[in-house]
Amino acid sequence: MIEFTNVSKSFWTGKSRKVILDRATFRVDLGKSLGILAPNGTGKTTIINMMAGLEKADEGRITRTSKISFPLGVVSGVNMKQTAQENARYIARLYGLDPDYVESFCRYLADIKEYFTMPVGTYSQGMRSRFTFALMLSLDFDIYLIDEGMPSTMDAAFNKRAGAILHERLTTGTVVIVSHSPKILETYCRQAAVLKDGRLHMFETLEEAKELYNYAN
Ligand SMILES: Nc1ncnc2c1ncn2[C@@H]1O[C@H](COP(=O)(O)OP(=O)(O)OP(=O)(O)O)[C@@H](O)[C@H]1O
Repeated sequence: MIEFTNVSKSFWTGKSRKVILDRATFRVDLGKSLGILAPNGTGKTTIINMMAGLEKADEGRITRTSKISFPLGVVSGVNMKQTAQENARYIARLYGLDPDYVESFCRYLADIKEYFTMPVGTYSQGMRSRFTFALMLSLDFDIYLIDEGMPSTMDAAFNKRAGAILHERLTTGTVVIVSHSPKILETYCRQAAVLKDGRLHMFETLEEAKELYNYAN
């Protein structure tokens, strides 16, 4: 479960204050995947980062009681000086999982051959994203945080392998997706919200959320 209670967040731009959340209260329960609709530049990444624990609220309380992913597609917690093997084993221990399992899962899925035992800093961008994506899928979270749709790599074989596992994780787990486009939310979200003027308006269905979103934008 993720719960925001009277959470406020804003940024000072040097000229004015950009309000992202204004005393927002809402919760995401396990089994009730949530899509948040918000236009670009209004705070989607900031909210996802707050859910992930990467960004603090200015005021209010954020309660997180489940195993919550880092935002999907984000290279987070990976040490560039260490090899994929070292990173996989380290992160497995951090999450209380079997390092042998996480290592072999990542080896299979990322399929970066001998680079698996070379420092991540030497990888191409595609290799790096295949590895971090594989790592994330190996961790089996309760709640997956997705910033603006699915990450895509150019490697068709990887997308095919990872896509099937991702789909399985997202349909059995709980997902929070923030997006400017209702289309992206359709596949996985049971309920939807609209971010407007710092408030999160929750709806039971995506259809209802779309009405407010289309009306407001
Ligand atoms: N550290 C910061 N300092 C100042 N302003 C910031 C900071 N981080 C974000 N912002 C501003 O807050 C607003 C929301 O940013 P955020 O990245 O969360 O929005 P977004 O909806 O994800 O944007 P996009 O759709 O363009 O990716 C933007 O106007 C951004 O410039």
